[in-house]
Amino acid sequence: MAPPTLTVPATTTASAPTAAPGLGSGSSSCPRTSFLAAALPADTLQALFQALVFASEKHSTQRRKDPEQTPYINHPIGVASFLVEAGVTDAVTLQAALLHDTIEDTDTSAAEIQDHFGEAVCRVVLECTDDMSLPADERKRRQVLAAVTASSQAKLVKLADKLHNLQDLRRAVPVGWTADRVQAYYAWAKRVTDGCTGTSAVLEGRLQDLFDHGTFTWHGREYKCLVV
Ligand SMILES: Nc1nc2c(ncn2[C@@H]2O[C@H](COP(=O)(O)OP(=O)(O)O)[C@@H](OP(=O)(O)OP(=O)(O)O)[C@H]2O)c(=O)[nH]1
Repeated sequence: MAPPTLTVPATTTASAPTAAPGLGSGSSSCPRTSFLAAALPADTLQALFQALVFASEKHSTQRRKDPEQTPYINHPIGVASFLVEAGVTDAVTLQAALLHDTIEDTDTSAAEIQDHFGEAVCRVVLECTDDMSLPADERKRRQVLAAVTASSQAKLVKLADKLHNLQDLRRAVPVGWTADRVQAYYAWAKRVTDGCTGTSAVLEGRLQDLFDHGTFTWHGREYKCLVV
């Protein structure tokens, strides 16, 4: 039997691609198939896979905070996937999306990112990196401030990062979080992403839809997002 043919569309589309069987739908935190569905140039795809291999090795022992403890790498993949769906083809932005938590959450240094992926990617990753020596409240305050003056590449990653975390909250609330804490995350994510507006109509529209209509389930009861 002849091998299946991989059809690549001629143009990048802002609409969500259909997930392959077993990879889940848009409401899941599972890796999606947009890297294959989007018409990215071969050199961009190669750059993306380099970043994906690096990030997957760095995050290999980490899990998300949801009850299923899904693999942490699902998050950076989801962030990059949302950017591709929004029509972003810039290799620096997409690599930075895949790498955005490596310095913050693993033993990766900025020098390592610079050596492997260059100065431009390293700069965007650093713009998306919290100083983990600070208390959580201060880190959150700084994220709100930093979003306003961030580069457009970092703003795109920040929009997709918050979109993925908010969408993931609809799927499952992290272990130990109360309903109030979920509401507080929605409210804080709104403040951060308000600083990133004018960067991607697709991502901003998807975020606004969550702020307007977002729901989550906590201890068997459905709650509405209270962000106004
Ligand atoms: N929704 C959700 N979030 C999870 C999950 N597992 C880990 N997280 C991470 O938890 C962070 C939010 O937790 P908080 O308690 O509010 O923040 P903190 O750890 O920095 O104090 C998010 O990071 P962030 O600061 O918003 O961004 P980033 O670290 O992803 O860049 C998110 O990435 C999960 O299962 N669901």
